[in-house]
Amino acid sequence: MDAAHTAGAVFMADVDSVEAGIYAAGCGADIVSTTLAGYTVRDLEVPDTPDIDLVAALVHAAGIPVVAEGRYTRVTEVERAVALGAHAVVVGTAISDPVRLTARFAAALPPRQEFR
Ligand SMILES: CC(=O)N[C@H](C=O)[C@@H](O)[C@H](O)[C@H](O)COP(=O)(O)O
Repeated sequence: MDAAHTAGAVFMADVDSVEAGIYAAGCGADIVSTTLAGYTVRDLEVPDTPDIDLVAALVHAAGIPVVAEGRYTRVTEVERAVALGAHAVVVGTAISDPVRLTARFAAALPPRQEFR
């Protein structure tokens, strides 16, 4: 990692907990991201919403820039993460998956009615 740093590389650690973020920072990571939050506990369903509490905890504990990542779908979630100190927010599926994008709009419509 030292050699890569010297050559100009930047390391971002994908973590699922504040403990993992602190550990990654201690190992020399330059940035920590909440990418894995919600995906690592066996038999637990992945939540629908982002782990914004983890962003806040990492901002206080990790001592390196924190990227908020994973299940950000609403502007208000992005605003909250930034207000809590996130350095950046990754919005993936919400803007890159046309099926889910369409489903969100379709869900806002009343049940389809026959017109004949
Ligand atoms: C768990 C994992 O490895 N997630 C991957 C990370 O590289 C990607 O599949 C996600 O799309 C990315 O994290 C952004 O999240 P979201 O697509 O929910 O906005």
